[in-house]
Amino acid sequence: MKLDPFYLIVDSAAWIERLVPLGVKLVQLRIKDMPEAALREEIRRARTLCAGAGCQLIVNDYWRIAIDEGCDFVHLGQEDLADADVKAIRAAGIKLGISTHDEAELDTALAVQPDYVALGPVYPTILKQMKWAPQGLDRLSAWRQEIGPLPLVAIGGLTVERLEGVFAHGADSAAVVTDITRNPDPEARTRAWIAATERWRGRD
Ligand SMILES: Cc1ncc(COP(=O)(O)OP(=O)(O)O)c(N)n1
Ligand SMILES: Cc1nc(C(=O)O)sc1CCOP(=O)(O)O
Ligand SMILES: [Mg+2]
Repeated sequence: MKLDPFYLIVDSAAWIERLVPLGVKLVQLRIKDMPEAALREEIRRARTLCAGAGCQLIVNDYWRIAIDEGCDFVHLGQEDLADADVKAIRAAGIKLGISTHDEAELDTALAVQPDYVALGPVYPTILKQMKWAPQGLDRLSAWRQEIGPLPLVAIGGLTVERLEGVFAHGADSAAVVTDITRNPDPEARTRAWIAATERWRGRD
């Protein structure tokens, strides 16, 4: 399986409606603290929008709703994974990406045979408080060595200017939140990400 090199992460279907039509091919819906009925509605809307645009939707955290709503890709962190029924996720034909931050977490992730592994935070992030110091680019190279051909996602503090470095150190895809959603012109920044990742798109 290949991931698009530009992995957008947003917190609403409205962001998907706004940015995916610009040519985004991989998007994660990462919603925190929303009542279940509204959450289901957001996931359903995201699924419809992505299906219409030929964009791969990845649902963060809510694997049960992803199964119910017929989604085909989820992302789980280590705590999410500890509570998840991986057999049920797999039985539903859903692909699975897992967050990792250290060697022990990488072992845990690899044990469930994920469809990708994410390593973060590569650079400092302002999105959420993290207990890990920035990993740096050499850590990405180490993950590349350890996981072989499994897709590797870099996340945390990524910007257009930092893309060259993460791909040169073994990432297959670069995940981003604030460089786009907190940019004064998110549409222009999305176009800049699409253009800047073109070199790595469709590469073997
Ligand atoms: C691509 C990607 N990588 C890492 C994360 C973080 O997942 P997690 O550790 O479960 O934290 P939350 O995002 O749920 O706060 C991610 N969402 N996506
Ligand atoms: C949600 C998330 N998870 C991370 C991890 O390291 O697991 S870093 C991160 C935040 C990414 O946002 P930004 O692109 O704004 O830094
Ligand atoms: Mg999570």
